[in-house]
Amino acid sequence: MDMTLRWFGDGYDTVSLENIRQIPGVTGVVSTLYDAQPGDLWEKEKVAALKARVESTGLKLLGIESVNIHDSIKVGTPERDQYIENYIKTIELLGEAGVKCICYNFMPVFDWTRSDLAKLRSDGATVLAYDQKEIDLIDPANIFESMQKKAGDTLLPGWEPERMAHLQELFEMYADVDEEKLFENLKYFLEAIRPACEKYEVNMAIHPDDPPWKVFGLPRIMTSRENLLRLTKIVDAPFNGITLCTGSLGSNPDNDIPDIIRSLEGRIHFAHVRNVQHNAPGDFQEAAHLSSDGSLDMYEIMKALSDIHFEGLMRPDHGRMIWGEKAMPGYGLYDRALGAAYLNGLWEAIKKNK
Ligand SMILES: O=C(O)[C@@H](O)[C@@H](O)[C@H](O)[C@H](O)CO
Ligand SMILES: [Fe+2]
Repeated sequence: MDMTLRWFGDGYDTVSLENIRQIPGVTGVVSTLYDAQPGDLWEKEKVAALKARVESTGLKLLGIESVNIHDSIKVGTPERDQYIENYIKTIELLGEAGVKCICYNFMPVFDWTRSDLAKLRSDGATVLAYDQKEIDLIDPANIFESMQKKAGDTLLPGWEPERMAHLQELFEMYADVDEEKLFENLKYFLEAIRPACEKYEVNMAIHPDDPPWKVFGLPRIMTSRENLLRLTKIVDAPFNGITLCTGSLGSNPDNDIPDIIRSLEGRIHFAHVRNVQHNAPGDFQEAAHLSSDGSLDMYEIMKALSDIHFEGLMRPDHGRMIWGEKAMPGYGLYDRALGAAYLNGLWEAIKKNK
């Protein structure tokens, strides 16, 4: 298992590679070309520059999070083939550069969604939070504005302003897309990229939907054990894998995370390990990684990953904002560093007591 941290790149991330390098047990980062738009063909030189920058600090570029998927591919419009062609070429140049894991998601229109990006806790820290009652009061046309206002001058992953400027059109694109259609389009995409992934040994790791249920009436499919298993079957090949995000799936208390992990042996290429606190149905908030700070049993989750001989990439996912840090919501240095150390501690104890 390689413990990593997500890094958004110079000029986008408030956290430096040099600081990440000093977190014990973190060997690399998962990063991205944060100015690339979904559907873009990535440039070889930019990938090489990113890799060189990361490696200049003694860290490794171990994965990309994310090469985002153009809405035409998710909706299944005729234009999708051009964007799939660009994706294939991007897979090839990443594979040639030695990057062997790509995280992506198939959520329509929005990436992860929250009603609050800085909910105050009794310990004075702030966290991301989601309350369906608040989301139901938001006009979807204004969700980007409200998210971005709370995010200050950081750019939220998956919420590209260029795309959000066409929100009405995006909603219209998905008007006839239901869960079945989304699965069909995902299968079409995976079949098309399979040769490149297998030739360049690049694993695809789809991220679950966050939260794992319909938002603003838009279908979501990466939501449960059943649907994740279905994903592994629609193109039944090892490259077609999963980013097992414990916080995304875990925000639905019906999802038994250790059981989901054990049902996906060999298909989890990337693990986002974070805790979440269930307040009520459809109402959750994020937490420190420590089990007792939230509702998930992080020991049982790490034990399940060890039991399936998980050897992929791992990262602490969203953390609290603590010690007065100012950073992209969920992506501060301090609480993710605490998370990485905690997860490595659990992993060491589990491995030594096998
Ligand atoms: O847990 C989460 O929601 C995050 O990890 C996402 O921002 C994730 O990185 C993206 O959806 C992946 O494409
Ligand atoms: Fe995640």
